[in-house]
Amino acid sequence: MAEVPQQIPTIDISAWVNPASSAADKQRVVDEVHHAATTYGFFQCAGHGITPETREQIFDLSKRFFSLPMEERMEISVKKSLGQSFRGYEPPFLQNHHKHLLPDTKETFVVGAEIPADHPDAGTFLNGPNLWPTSIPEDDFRKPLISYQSQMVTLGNTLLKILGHGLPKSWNCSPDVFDSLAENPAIPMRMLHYAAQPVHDEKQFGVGAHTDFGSVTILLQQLGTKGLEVWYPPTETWIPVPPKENTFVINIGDFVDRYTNGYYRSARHRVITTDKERYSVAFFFNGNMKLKAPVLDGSGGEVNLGDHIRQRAIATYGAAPTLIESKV
Ligand SMILES: O=C(O)CCC(=O)C(=O)O
Ligand SMILES: [Fe+2]
Repeated sequence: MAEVPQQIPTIDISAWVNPASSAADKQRVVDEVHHAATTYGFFQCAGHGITPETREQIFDLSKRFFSLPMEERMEISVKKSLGQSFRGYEPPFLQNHHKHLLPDTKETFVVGAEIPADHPDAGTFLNGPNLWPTSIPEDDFRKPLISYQSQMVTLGNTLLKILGHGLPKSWNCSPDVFDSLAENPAIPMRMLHYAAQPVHDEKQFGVGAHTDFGSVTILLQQLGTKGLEVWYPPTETWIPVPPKENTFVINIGDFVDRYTNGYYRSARHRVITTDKERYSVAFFFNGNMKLKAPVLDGSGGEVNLGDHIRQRAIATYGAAPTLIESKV
């Protein structure tokens, strides 16, 4: 039996981004990310270039949003977003990953790429204008969030480049193979708030066990909280993924898992409830929803990102009476 890992690896990617780094230092980053992505599907990422002030600010914004009166949050409910764009506030107990569990306790504010209402794609799945709370000035909320979003896109691109360089040479694909996936990507970002759950119910999770749908997820966790755990199949154990100063949790999503025929692992994870409230921000770099491409190892078959994401969303929201069910 394999040894039970106590934690997932921490990888400093700064050598990859620094133009002055040696080829050997860059290769070390590729190797470490390759090991984490093939073994755990998860790692803690340091050296990403996003400042501690930005990280703090995002939590301040999140706390400000979730402190708005429920009535005001519901004014920008996801149900009011254009067509299937899926933006705005989602109250707790909406998403259910397993029929035998209660729905997730999390509440969410979803921000995506800004697609104006008169854009030809507006209202199609995940495309459309964001919804913003009217009582918080734009400079204090919308602008810093959009700035954070663009930093997340840059980091997502960097991670896909590193992952592209880590693919087996025998596949004969270019290290830039993920460039078309990264083009014009769907990028739903979920600001998450988990209320304290003083009474433990074994059927209740912050987020029930699931895999992420897209390509790469970049998660910011509030320091001093706990809850996130990742499943490690060789030992059949849940590894806790505690928040770490100045790191983001990175995980591979289902699409990259399928695209690489399981080479990079999309690992199951969950958020357990605790008696303390918790904030986190999950940035889902889903990718180019129009991408259709052959599976990279040449084993045959094709992947279609848009179809894949839509099916996964229906599967997990289908149990609750939500817009996905009514609009798709
Ligand atoms: O809040 C977290 O730590 C993780 C959330 C998550 O896994 C998700 O939203 O997909
Ligand atoms: Fe997740």
